[in-house]
Amino acid sequence: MKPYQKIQILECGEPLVPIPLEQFAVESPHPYEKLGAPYGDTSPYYLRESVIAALISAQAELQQRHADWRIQIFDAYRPVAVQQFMVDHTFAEVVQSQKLDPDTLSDDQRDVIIQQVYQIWAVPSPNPKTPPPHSTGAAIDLTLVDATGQLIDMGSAIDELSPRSHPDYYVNQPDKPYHEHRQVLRDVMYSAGFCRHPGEWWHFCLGDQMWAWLCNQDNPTVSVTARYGRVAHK
Ligand SMILES: C[C@@H](N)C(=O)N[C@H](C)C(=O)O
Ligand SMILES: [Zn+2]
Repeated sequence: MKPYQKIQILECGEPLVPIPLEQFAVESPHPYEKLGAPYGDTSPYYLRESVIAALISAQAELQQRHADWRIQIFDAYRPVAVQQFMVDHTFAEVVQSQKLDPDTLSDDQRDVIIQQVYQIWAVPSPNPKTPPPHSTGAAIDLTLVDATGQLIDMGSAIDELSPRSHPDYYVNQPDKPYHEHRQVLRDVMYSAGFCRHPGEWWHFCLGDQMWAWLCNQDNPTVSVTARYGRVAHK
């Protein structure tokens, strides 16, 4: 169990609502829909109402600094079934990249690979006390684009299973613009109240267990709880 999963959830009941996609840039086609992830009647382009308001405010802050840059949405709401699908998909990718035979893996090999997968993916827990962050509608994966829709180079791709995903990977490489770009993204998201995943430059949250845990880490005199638990899109 990750430490953030011990945070108490006091669900506030705020609705999951569609993201006004016309206000943002959007990765298209959606990266997990493209892989056949089981969304059923749901869509990744939903978030809690206040999380969307905060995202709009983060983009306004971005445009104070870079008038024609925009936030590009990569992924937002993710049902637990999709979380499971992506964990399984990433597991299969690691097996393939290591040229292993999926049918003859030992238990030890499976354990090592699943731990690698869980370095960047949350466990697809069905327990309402430990929901995957994106299943709460309070987590979002994103990056930035310029006026022409070109990606601002962050030095690695979203979802890359490598040390380059760490937000500070490029901190000691000032000759490259990547750390500065990651800091712009971080600063505008923080200005709207989001927190960033400690191991992923692209994952931000507001009001879920990870966010509450990060708030408590920043200020040990407070005891913040999560206001968003797992939610099903209706
Ligand atoms: C891997 C990335 N897309 C992501 O969202 N990671 C977090 C930790 C998650 O799975 O909730
Ligand atoms: Zn994420």
